Amino acid sequence: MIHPEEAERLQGVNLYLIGMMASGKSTLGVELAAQLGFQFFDTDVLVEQVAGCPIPDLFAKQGEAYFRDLETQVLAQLSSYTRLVIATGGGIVLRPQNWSYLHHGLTIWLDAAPALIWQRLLRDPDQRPLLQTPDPEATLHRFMQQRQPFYAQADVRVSIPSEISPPQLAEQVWQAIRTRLREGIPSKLNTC
Ligand SMILES: Nc1ncnc2c1ncn2[C@@H]1O[C@H](COP(=O)(O)OP(=O)(O)OP(=O)(O)O)[C@@H](O)[C@H]1O
Ligand SMILES: O=C(O)C1=C[C@@H](O)[C@@H](O)[C@H](O)C1
Ligand SMILES: [Mg+2]
Repeated sequence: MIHPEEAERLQGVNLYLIGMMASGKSTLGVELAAQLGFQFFDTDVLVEQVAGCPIPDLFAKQGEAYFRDLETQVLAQLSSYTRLVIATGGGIVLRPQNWSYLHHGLTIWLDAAPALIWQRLLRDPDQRPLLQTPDPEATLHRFMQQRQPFYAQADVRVSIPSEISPPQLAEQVWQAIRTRLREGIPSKLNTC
């Protein structure tokens, strides 16, 4: 568990969880927010609330560009608050404009192994509209390659080679954040 005094090291700066679909952002986000005493938000859930329909329907009816516009609007609004843990959609890193919001906080890349992601997606095949292709595994690998340089812009990277419980992952992520804070991120945190 993260001690409340430890959490104050963040000075209220938001944590943005980024990474591929099914890397575990939404699952970890709930755990991390509870331990830090921060509020949790999920951009995918907020987009669904704004649109009034599930993401697969939104993609089918309005197209990806419309979804991306709503995603940017939701991210912009969240970024004006503090003390949040935010699980983002897997493709949020693609728009340069989104980085102007992500850079308000600390970005954490959940770098889950491709095999782990694929196993998880097999359990839940209909939820990811971008993988409704003749060869979804090949599509997934292509996305991973294309997006890797964008995820790599994160302040903190946590490798996830195999299944790990959310509390254990939260501990690992917190240690990685502490290490990064010790190195100093002056533009985001007061140093005096
Ligand atoms: N640490 C974990 N231990 C066990 N199962 C997990 C863990 N993290 C995620 N999962 C499972 O993997 C699946 C995907 O997780 P999750 O929805 O958190 O990923 P995500 O990164 O938010 O994906 P998306 O980008 O599509 O929103 C879910 O079925 C979830 O229950
Ligand atoms: O990887 C992606 O581009 C996506 C991931 C999901 O979280 C959703 O945001 C949506 O299905 C698109
Ligand atoms: Mg999610």
